[in-house]
Amino acid sequence: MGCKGSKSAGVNAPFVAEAQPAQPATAPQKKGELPPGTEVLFVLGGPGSGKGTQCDRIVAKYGLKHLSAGDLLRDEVKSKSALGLELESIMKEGKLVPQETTIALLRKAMIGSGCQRFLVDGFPRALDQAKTFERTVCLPRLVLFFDCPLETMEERLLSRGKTSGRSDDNAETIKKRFKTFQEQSIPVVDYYEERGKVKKISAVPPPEEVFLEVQQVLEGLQAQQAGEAAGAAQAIAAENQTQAVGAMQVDAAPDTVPSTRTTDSGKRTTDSGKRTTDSGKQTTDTGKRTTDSDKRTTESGKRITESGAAALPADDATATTTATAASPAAEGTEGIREVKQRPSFVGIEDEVLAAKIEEASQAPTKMSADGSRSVVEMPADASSAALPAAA
Ligand SMILES: Nc1ncnc2c1ncn2[C@@H]1O[C@H](COP(=O)(O)OP(=O)(O)O)[C@@H](O)[C@H]1O
Ligand SMILES: Nc1ccn([C@@H]2O[C@H](COP(=O)(O)OP(=O)(O)O)[C@@H](O)[C@H]2O)c(=O)n1
Repeated sequence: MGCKGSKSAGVNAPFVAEAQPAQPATAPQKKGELPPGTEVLFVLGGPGSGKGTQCDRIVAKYGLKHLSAGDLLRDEVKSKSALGLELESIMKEGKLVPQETTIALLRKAMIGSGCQRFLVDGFPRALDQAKTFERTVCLPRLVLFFDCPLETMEERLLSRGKTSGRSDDNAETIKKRFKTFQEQSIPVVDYYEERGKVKKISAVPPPEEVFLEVQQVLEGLQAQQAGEAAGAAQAIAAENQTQAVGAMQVDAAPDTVPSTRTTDSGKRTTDSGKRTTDSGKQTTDTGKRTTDSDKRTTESGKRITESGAAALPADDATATTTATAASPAAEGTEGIREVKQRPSFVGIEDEVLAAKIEEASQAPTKMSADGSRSVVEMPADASSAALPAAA
């Protein structure tokens, strides 16, 4: 389900809301770039735990764009490109495809969808994937983890293998996939658990029961977002009021200004003291100040909404930059507040890697032989350099 041409959900649309289809980006998207405020929910779980099954239900109920890392990789295999052949041999071995390739495919699909809110399924499967995605795309809003015993997953995969046509749904490859899952993917769950982002759901009950749990989690997220939005609106309103009262007090101030006139900083009192010698100028200054204040409030509100990062828990501080938005009108402490900004390529250590991913994710598409699908052409260095020799 795509976003292009869909009706917009509005700037303040929550990350999850009952809506179909997946909602388009609400802020202008520059060509070849992700829209501002891009948000993702990661869906993790062992092979065969039921990620895809639950994603289908989530997509049917909530307006999110579903991207399965495994499906994107299999599409590439089906294209029979040189890259596809290399991917196939890695997947048959139950190993992980190098992160540059997977992230480039995801990023390209995200940009091309025109959507802003994504359900990313089967990714990240290793710590390096998680950290690079955070640096080059965005932080996840939440991580859903479908918890399932290996024996149950094995039964499901063997059963799926009867009809899936997947070259990795066989007993031998399943064992290797489980090893990869335990050694490389479980640390990702631990990483996000330490950051308070993981919602663990038992994947053992039948799909409809598992989905009841999923809905509870997503509705909890919805409620949390509503609370955050209300809190942000309240903070803005309170700030507005402070500014308005400050402006009124300046307007109403007698020619001699008592030292206790306002709670404002000494600087503003000094300013006002200067103004009392010229009350006409004072009115003008005050009028201007009120306008500045209104403008600032709008800007602050926009910043909070657009970044989507104001709602991030404090533990995200390591991965976000904190900007101090000082009021142009009131330079006292009441005019200062902190706004978290989501980094895009900010503070990136491995710029070469980021450049590779960006380049690969913006590579031109071409139609496959049957004319039905588009194919990513990876730049030579991003594919061959990234991929180990076929096992
Ligand atoms: N809760 C469940 N109970 C029983 N079978 C399930 C459940 N969820 C998924 N399945 C089945 O298990 C297999 C693997 O599910 P799938 O969603 O493809 O897993 P994943 O995407 O995690 O590999 C599929 O055949 C699916 O129909
Ligand atoms: N982030 C990812 C996701 C999948 N993959 C590869 O794609 C295969 C299939 O992944 P999948 O998510 O479609 O399937 P499940 O193993 O979860 O059923 C994995 O076994 C990996 O070989 C990867 O390398 N990196």
